[in-house]
Amino acid sequence: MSEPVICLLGGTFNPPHQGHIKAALDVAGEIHAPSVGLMPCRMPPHKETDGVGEKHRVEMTRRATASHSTLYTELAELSLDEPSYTVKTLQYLRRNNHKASIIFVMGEDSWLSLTSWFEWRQLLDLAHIVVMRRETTEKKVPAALVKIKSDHKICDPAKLYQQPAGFIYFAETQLQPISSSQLRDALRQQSSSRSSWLDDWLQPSVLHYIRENRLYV
Ligand SMILES: Nc1ncnc2c1ncn2[C@@H]1O[C@H](COP(=O)(O)OP(=O)(O)OP(=O)(O)O)[C@@H](O)[C@H]1O
Ligand SMILES: O=C(O)c1ccc[n+]([C@@H]2O[C@H](COP(=O)([O-])O)[C@@H](O)[C@H]2O)c1
Repeated sequence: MSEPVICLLGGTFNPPHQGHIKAALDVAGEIHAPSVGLMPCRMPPHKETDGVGEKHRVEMTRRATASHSTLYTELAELSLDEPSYTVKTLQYLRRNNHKASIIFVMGEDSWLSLTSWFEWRQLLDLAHIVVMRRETTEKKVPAALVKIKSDHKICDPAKLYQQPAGFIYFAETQLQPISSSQLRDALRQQSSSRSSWLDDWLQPSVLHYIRENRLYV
């Protein structure tokens, strides 16, 4: 019998946008993951949340994933300590899933910041990493990252299911030119000229929730 697979896209999701959704769906298709969990962090280690607490970010993520059968909202980090260090989350998941392939998905901006993550060298002992394409202004790649890339990179995603952890796969996901910060800025401006752009990038139920709760005003 094949081992279980846990595939997660961790994020602040403040708010979750179609860039997250489309990229996660692309990844699922490309690596043949049965599902991808969008996992809102309780408190991001390197970001402010502008006072938007986990309750709102989780509810928006639930709404953003609701209409996609391949996606779900993973609540594992809500019961863990703050800040939400990924190594701690993966240790927690690994305790109950010894043999599962655990796949942690991230955008290229997160990948390029990896050497600043808490105990980052342990990440590949606990999970595989799958990197999604994303435009980033960061041009410098730390030498330590170049090294782990050359030691762990695979070109065939089927390998992600042959061992529980330890590989890095660069997915050919379509670029999604959007960020939560751009959306927060646009929502604050409340400009009517941006309303169709907001509709393009935010699901109606998420936008409705933002308005109802007067978030990002
Ligand atoms: N447009 C996108 N394309 C690909 N990956 C993305 C995109 N937006 C976010 N991600 C990835 O999803 C994960 C969670 O991102 P996050 O919730 O912080 O959104 P964000 O848009 O980067 O937020 P912010 O603008 O507030 O920094 C990160 O690994 C990030 O790299
Ligand atoms: O563990 C860390 O030090 C760490 C540092 C930055 C980000 N992360 C995780 O990376 C994911 C994306 O984070 P963010 O800040 O881009 O929303 C989310 O799951 C964070 O908990 C983790």
